[in-house]
Amino acid sequence: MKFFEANFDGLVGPTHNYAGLSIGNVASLSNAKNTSSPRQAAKQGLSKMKALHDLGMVQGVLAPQERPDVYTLRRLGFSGSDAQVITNAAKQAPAVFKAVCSASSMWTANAATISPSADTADGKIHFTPANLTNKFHRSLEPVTTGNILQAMFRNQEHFAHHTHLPDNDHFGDEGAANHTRLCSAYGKRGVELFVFGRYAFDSSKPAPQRFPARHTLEACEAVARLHGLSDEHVVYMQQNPDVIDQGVFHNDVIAVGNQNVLFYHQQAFVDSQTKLNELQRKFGNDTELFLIEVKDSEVSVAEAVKTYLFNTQVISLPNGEMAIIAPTECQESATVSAYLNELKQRNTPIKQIHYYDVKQSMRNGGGPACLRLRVAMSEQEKQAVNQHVLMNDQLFATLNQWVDKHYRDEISEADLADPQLLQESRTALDELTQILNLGSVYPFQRG
Ligand SMILES: NCCC[C@H](NC(=O)CCC(=O)O)C(=O)O
Repeated sequence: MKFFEANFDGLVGPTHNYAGLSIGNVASLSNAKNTSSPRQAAKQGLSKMKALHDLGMVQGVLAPQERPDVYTLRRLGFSGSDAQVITNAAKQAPAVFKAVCSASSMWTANAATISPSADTADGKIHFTPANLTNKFHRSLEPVTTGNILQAMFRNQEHFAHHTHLPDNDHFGDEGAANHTRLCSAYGKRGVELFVFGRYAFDSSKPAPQRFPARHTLEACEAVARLHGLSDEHVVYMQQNPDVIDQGVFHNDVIAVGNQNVLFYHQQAFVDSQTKLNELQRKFGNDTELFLIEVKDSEVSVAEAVKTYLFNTQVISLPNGEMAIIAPTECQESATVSAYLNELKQRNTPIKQIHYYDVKQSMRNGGGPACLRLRVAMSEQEKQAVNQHVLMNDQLFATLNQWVDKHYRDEISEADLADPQLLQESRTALDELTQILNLGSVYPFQRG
């Protein structure tokens, strides 16, 4: 049977803005208060999806969320009509208000952790939405994310959905941004590599000093249990706390893997050699495992954070070669583009580099890899997916028209307080659920 990896990219929502909400995420903080362009952002994302589709990849779309989140504002004591809730919150609690306006669900690498059927005890694909507890604006996502994933992967014979982990920093879970699956082929049992930032119940262990570690070991272990993974095929690695303090807020800012390739920075992990030996042992020797380590002397951590060299997608093309999907920031850096040009000449599976402009997302700290959720699947499992969410020429055209019809060209901080923006968003999302055949996934549709 044919197996492959599908990428489900987050469609940028109509309220895309720069609010400086993510301490520890350098780009988010440095672009705070800049004017954003939701229309351009959505189109940049759609172009990347179409480009991967045109490269012969299976590409899907993950719908954005309803914002501003007036339900959360009501829980926080604002009342009256939706317009009054928005106006009062914007005036009385501007910081809270900005957070409930974020379009952060676009970074679907944080939507959930996925284990494909070859790895799980019951032979189903398992989904656990990430609770994203560390950032208030992101902690609003998991319930609707779960609704959307269930509407995309409905078939219970093939897909198993779990509730997100308990909403507490002890079980802080950032999803697939901290999860990499290595395998000899997509349909073969793989090794699932879970990366965490800190130990929740042991303060004697290393932890960052300056910026938060969002994800805990205990969250990783819980997801591995829920998904029915075997210990012999799981590796837990701690992220180097020093790099978290340098702005590496997720592992996918410093490492990325695909099949038998792990591409990572020398400083990415604690106890790197021992853990990589464990990874090699669990991976086995039937297929060569390429551990491509980038040295400090080749690319510094600061340059990696600036260019998002590791927030690239490493994909397996239909011809068997691997390609790196990189943001144009990598091309603009003399050091990083020289490194990548040299890498494709080496004896590794990576043979192509493609650059795409996702600047609207990059300004909030989200590169190509942040924008996608990977699901390895078989042809049969693909048939069980809601076919309306899969990219093709028609859907690309329809979604571009939908963006043109509903999205604003620009959003500044003051625009967020316009109650009309909520109406525009709801109208857009209602239409989108019809295009993608999702049913009623949003609170405003559920009454
Ligand atoms: N995987 C990339 C995630 C980026 C995301 N940025 C944000 O939420 C920034 C939003 C803002 O500042 O407006 C985050 O930090 O979780």
